[in-house]
Amino acid sequence: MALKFINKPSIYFIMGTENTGTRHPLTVLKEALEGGISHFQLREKGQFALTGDELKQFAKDCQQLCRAYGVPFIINDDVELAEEINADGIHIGQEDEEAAAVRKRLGPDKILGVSVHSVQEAAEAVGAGADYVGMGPVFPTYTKSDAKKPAGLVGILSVKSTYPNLPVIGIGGITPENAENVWAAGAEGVAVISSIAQAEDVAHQVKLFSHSYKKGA
Ligand SMILES: Cc1ncsc1CCOP(=O)(O)O
Ligand SMILES: C=C1C=NC(C(F)(F)F)=NC1=N
Ligand SMILES: [Mg+2]
Repeated sequence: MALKFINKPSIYFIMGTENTGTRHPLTVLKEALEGGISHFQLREKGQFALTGDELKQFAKDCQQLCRAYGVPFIINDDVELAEEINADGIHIGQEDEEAAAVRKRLGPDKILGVSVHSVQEAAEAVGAGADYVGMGPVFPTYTKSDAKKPAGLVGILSVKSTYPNLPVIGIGGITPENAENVWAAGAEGVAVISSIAQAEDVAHQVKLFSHSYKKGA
């Protein structure tokens, strides 16, 4: 089911229960799927993050929705949960479990994404068998409190020029207005949390991201 590689243009929605304000997260996810997101990542963080059986049930509910739309369901950080519910993939950061060890645990058919901030880290991710790398924050973001300073587009440009075949996902402060810069830098996808999760009309907002990708960008 999972599309092993990230096909351009990927609208990669990322969300946790803390990102949808007063709206129910599953309603927001359903609307984002209706709008045509190509990938979904469950990233459950923050003071009131779900844990244990509640998190497992919520993850299963998200997974079920994604399956109905044929969209890969990826879990952030939590390798145990990803294995337990047979998610389509996992996304890990530099401070999480070693990418090579995670790839070994998941096997070759799951999607493995790694956050990187340099060509060196991208090289390590490639060596570990990553299917894509996330680079950011590209623009200022208020969603991740400990985000590094905006790397701008230079990070994407440098990784794409060194590893033209490695799918790169830009992340951090991306909106339909600035997304075309991310495409122009060569990214295969844009990862978005608040611009979609907090939109008035979620499905419409996703469509705006798709329109921001002009053929041949
Ligand atoms: C998880 C993460 N990693 C770098 S920036 C960021 C947050 C992106 O959230 P938003 O799309 O709301 O800026
Ligand atoms: C910190 C992150 C960086 N990049 C990505 C992705 F968009 F999936 F590549 N996800 C994250 N959680
Ligand atoms: Mg992490």
